Amino acid sequence: MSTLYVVKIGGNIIDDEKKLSSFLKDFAAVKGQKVLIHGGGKLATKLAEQMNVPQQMIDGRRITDAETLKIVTMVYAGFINKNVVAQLQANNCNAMGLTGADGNVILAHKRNHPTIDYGFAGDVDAINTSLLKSILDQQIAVVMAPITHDQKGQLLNTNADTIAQEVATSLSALYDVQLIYSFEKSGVLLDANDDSTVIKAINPVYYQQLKSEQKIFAGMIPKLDNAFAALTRGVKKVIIGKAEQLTDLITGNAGTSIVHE
Ligand SMILES: Nc1ncnc2c1ncn2[C@@H]1O[C@H](COP(=O)(O)OP(=O)(O)O)[C@@H](O)[C@H]1O
Ligand SMILES: CC(=O)N[C@@H](CCC(=O)OP(=O)(O)O)C(=O)O
Repeated sequence: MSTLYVVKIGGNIIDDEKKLSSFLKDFAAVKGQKVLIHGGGKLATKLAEQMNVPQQMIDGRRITDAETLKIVTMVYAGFINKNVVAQLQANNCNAMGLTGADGNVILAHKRNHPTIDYGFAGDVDAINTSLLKSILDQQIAVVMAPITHDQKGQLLNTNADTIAQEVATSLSALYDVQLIYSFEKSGVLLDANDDSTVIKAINPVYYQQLKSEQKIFAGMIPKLDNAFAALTRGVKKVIIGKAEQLTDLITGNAGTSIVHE
């Protein structure tokens, strides 16, 4: 099987023009088939607040009311997705930007929770792997926005770390998938405020320990839950690390490796 790189890029990089442009140059240079999943939560929050639409996150998930859904669709599926695609084209990397509704690529359902109403937040049901493969086989990189749909006309907002995991997992039947979560820090850190404290490898037992000591918290929890899920569900390699070090993350020379044992 050939290798497929599934790379997630976090919201703090998306929001930094210089870092984003440098990251996209590196991503464009990655040889072989590749998928880029972007977030953009930071920009969506900023815009919503400017529009006086209050925002609330629970366990790394945005409570998505009707107004917020309009904003996140405009921000993720519109501005960010198309800007990323255009910049990849400028770096001689042919790319196609999609939401889950395009080509029925990601089917989801409205999140059903016994006590919390997440609004129009979606949980993934199915990925159209054959369509993704047919695009990738034409040497076109796929750029996914974190917007899905329920096939009844309803768009849904889905956490981008989860989309990366679901896309990586489903394509692991067809490719040797390497999943890379890239963001603004050097990896999973022993001290979240000290970039020199990168943990080289983390297994489920160590993860539980660091979580109970509150050394791992907030957005890093869903990221690691997704990272372990990907590994369990067939993804060959999962790395978390700094967006500026994409090449080193791919070669295993930087970041945190997620391991079974
Ligand atoms: N041990 C840790 N190491 C690194 N980051 C951590 C850790 N614990 C919590 N975090 C927080 O997790 C955040 C990353 O999660 P999130 O903001 O969801 O990522 P993304 O930018 O990919 O959307 C970091 O900005 C950091 O504040
Ligand atoms: C339902 C839900 O939480 N969706 C996320 C999608 C964007 C995202 O995940 O962006 P980052 O990767 O930049 O955090 C949100 O709206 O924040």
